[in-house]
Amino acid sequence: MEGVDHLAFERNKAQFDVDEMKIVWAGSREDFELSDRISRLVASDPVFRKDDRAALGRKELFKNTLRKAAHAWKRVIELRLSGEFSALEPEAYKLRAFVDQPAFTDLHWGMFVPAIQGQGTDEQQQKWLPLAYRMQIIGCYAQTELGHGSNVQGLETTATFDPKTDEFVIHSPTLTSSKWWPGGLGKVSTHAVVYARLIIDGQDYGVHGFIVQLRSLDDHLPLPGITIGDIGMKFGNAAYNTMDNGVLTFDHVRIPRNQMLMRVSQVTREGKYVHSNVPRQLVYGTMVYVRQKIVADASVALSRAVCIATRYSAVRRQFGSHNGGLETQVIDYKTQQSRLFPLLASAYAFRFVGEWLLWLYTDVTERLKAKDFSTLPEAHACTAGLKSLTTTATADGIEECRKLCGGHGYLCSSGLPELFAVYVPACTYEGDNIVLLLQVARHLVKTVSQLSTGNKPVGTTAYMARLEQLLQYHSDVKKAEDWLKPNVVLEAFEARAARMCVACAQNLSKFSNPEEGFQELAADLVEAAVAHCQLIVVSNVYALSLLHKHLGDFISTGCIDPKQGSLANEQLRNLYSQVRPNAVALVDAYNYTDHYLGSILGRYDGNVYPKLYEEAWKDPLNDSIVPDGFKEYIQPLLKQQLRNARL
Ligand SMILES: CCCCCCCC/C=C\CCCCCCCCCCCCCC(=O)SCCNC(=O)CCNC(=O)[C@H](O)C(C)(C)COP(=O)(O)OP(=O)(O)OC[C@H]1O[C@@H](n2cnc3c(N)ncnc32)[C@H](O)[C@@H]1OP(=O)(O)O
Ligand SMILES: Cc1cc2nc3c(=O)[nH]c(=O)nc-3n(C[C@H](O)[C@H](O)[C@H](O)COP(=O)(O)OP(=O)(O)OC[C@H]3O[C@@H](n4cnc5c(N)ncnc54)[C@H](O)[C@@H]3O)c2cc1C
Repeated sequence: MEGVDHLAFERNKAQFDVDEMKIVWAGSREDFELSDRISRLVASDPVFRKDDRAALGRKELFKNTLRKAAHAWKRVIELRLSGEFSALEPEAYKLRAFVDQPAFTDLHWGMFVPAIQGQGTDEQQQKWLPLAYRMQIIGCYAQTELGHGSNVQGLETTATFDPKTDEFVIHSPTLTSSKWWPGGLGKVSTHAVVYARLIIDGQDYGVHGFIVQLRSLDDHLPLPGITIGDIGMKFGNAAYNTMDNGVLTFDHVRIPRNQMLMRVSQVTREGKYVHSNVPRQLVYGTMVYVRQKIVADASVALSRAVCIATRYSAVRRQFGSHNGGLETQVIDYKTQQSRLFPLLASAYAFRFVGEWLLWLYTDVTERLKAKDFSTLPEAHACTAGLKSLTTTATADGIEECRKLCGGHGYLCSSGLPELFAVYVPACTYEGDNIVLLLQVARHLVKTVSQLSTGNKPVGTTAYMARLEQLLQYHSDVKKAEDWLKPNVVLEAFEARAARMCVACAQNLSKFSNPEEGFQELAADLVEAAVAHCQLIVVSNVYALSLLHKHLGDFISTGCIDPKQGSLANEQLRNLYSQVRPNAVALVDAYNYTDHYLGSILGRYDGNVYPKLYEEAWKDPLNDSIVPDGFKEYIQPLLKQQLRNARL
């Protein structure tokens, strides 16, 4: 049977309304219609073609990215996709998503503009934002240096106030202070928000943001005192090499005083440092915003991989043929289901968690406007923790999907190698995932230690208020179906997280120096932070496979016993059987075009083999029957063998 028939058959098995599920996935009918329209628009535009990307050299690839970015911007304006001035509208975001090629525009719209919005005064916003919105200046976010990324307080670039000229002098005092990594910096950005140590009259006031012009708006040459370039090829072939991550050094570059972002703190004409009545952590606000975006994006990347692996698993057959009949679809193997279906569930779970985090972020932003900073620590912990949890699971999940597709998953035409290569730096950028989990752990330990002072835990740590009860808890699951009750799963996750946090807090208290204790127990603290973040996911959606995966934690903390663990596994197998007939329909509900998926294995029509065969012949190596280099390198070998044989 041809692949085409396999998928039609699979679609007929679905036990739910796929069109309704498309709307659930999109968020609303309106969102669905918008996504559907923009994805088709991109798919039908030859400039946005991407099947040739893997074969392009770096320079061609980069130029191709510039072309796409310019064309995308033209389309945004022509189609009036956004408001008059800004591309920070859902339509433009969707266009960017479906174009599916990282570019300098991500950092311009995703970090440069938000940094000015969040940290600039009203006056600064009025001056810079209209220029940035019209892309009359292009900006990037220059924080990380060669010597320091995670440790933001360790940055070395200096911004020294010169009261004589009312300017800051931006300088890179060491090699390690070179800005290193900022996307869009290498070849495109005309401006940057540069993070540097503020020095006034010899005193160091810590890291602050400054708007610095880097290149001439006429001929694009670096301004005097500025050395700038690309940091070189990165992991994967095309992947993130569409982006010009850059290196930048300053040799006493002068900028006007009013280019320090002054919403959080100000430097007066007289050189006086004034700190507003707001937490200094607001300087980190852009990172909180982007971490929330990265969580929202995780479900998109994971669902793409899952869509490819699910459709292909339904098309692919191996073993099990009797009397010349059909072989077994690999999706019917229980091992395939136990690896694939939890990822399918995770993609949906991350979709809903992303929505929840957007709600939380919006709520915090509203409170900040009203000068209520009380939920900032919770927002930081949730964005940091969920960024870490979802990107780790997504990067691992994409790689698992590649393995689920066997040998063909390793072909670029499967779409999976590039998806992995482009996605995996999300585990590092915007905060290394372990460093971020340690931030969550600090928040949790603080919460536990404050319980005795009567401080009521709020938000996602509210369950800690029931600590006594959670420490007594033992699951009362008696049969496999009991694990279907959301409350039963939730309680087990709460008790596990609470016990792991309390154990860490108790062990920490044995150290006379808390910081030393924190370093020593860091691995356990990270585990406790993961347990807490998984609880956040589970409290938004139901997730039994996580319990099975981390059974060791649940048994060792005494929340459940081994028998209950086996019942969870039994119930999981039942669930896999229920998902099986719906699997293809569940991934169809993502409504991805073949252009966006960029995968022969994941084609909507399932016509995998003829298209794989056709694609192979398009490889540049097949342009000639005898390869270049035959005469120089192969023929002499063959002749030598002949000579040896004659001898
Ligand atoms: C071709 C197509 C074109 C189409 C065009 C069409 C138009 C396009 C339209 C739209 C496109 C938009 C696309 C948008 C997508 C965006 C994608 C972006 C891609 C991302 C690229 C990556 C960028 C980067 O990586 S930037 C650099 C990031 N760096 C980091 O993350 C550094 C990590 N380190 C830290 O964050 C910190 O240093 C720390 C958290 C490790 C802090 O450590 P610390 O405790 O030692 O330090 P402090 O003393 O500073 O802090 C103590 C105190 O502060 C609290 N804290 C820390 N951080 C925060 C925070 N962020 N918020 C609030 N509070 C914070 C901490 O908890 C402590 O609190 P205490 O109460 O305990 O004191
Ligand atoms: C593709 C890409 C794009 C980027 N874009 C930008 C950009 O636009 N702008 C920008 O400013 N930056 C950018 N970055 C930089 C990025 O934000 C940093 O690389 C990231 O924050 C990690 O910091 P690091 O490189 O210093 O890692 P390091 O901190 O050096 O990490 C190395 C190892 O040390 C461990 N480690 C570090 N500190 C601790 C600790 N306290 N406890 C335990 N373990 C620890 C980490 O877990 C990791 O295993 C980008 C990076 C990448 C890869």
